Amino acid sequence: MPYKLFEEYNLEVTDNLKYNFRSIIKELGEDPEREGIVKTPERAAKAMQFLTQGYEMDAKTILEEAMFKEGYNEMVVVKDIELYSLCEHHMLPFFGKAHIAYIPDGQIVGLSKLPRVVDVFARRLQVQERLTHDILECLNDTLKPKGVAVVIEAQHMCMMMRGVQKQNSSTTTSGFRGQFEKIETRNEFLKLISSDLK
Ligand SMILES: Nc1nc2c(ncn2[C@@H]2O[C@H](COP(=O)(O)OP(=O)(O)OP(=O)(O)O)[C@@H](O)[C@H]2O)c(=O)[nH]1
Ligand SMILES: [Zn+2]
Repeated sequence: MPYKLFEEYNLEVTDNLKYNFRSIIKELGEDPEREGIVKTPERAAKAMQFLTQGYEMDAKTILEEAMFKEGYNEMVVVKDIELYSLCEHHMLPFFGKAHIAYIPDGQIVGLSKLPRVVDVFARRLQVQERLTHDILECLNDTLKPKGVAVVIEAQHMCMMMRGVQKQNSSTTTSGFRGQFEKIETRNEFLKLISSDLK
């Protein structure tokens, strides 16, 4: 099951989070007993567990469940994978797109598993750089391809809603292994995804 069902929320964690969210709501100057808010601590507790469920998932296993022997040895690109993560400094969302490519070395992976791996690492407290690196290293170590590339373009709510309050800046991070360290291969990948990069 890729996402937790209602029944799967850990009761003890939900209760602890509920208690703490109630205090937060009160400290912020709201009445936690107000009709519209009385269930908010529980809703927030579940929302935060959903958004951080990646800690309990194993990306390597997800990939290994759908790896197939195949002689195809050209570049495979999956682009425009939407992602939602939480910045570890402010616990505010950052969101954007991931573009992934790999060059198989005897085995391919089910395409849907690439976005699943993105979610496993995105659904935690993260920085964009480590998110990029986590995805890259997981694919490299598990699939053992001839090369792998990850580009992430994201916007950070902590830079939009507060702090410097810049609405139009976006951050691009990238990582390359194996054949993508060669400039021609890297350029071919960047060209294939370029319509999505500003
Ligand atoms: N490198 C990196 N920085 C991030 C990411 N998400 C948020 N940040 C930054 O983390 C930094 C934390 O800096 P601090 O000075 O400790 O926090 P702050 O006073 O709230 O900073 P401001 O956002 O500038 O108000 C900020 O510059 C954020 O923009 C990320 O994914 N990668
Ligand atoms: Zn932040």
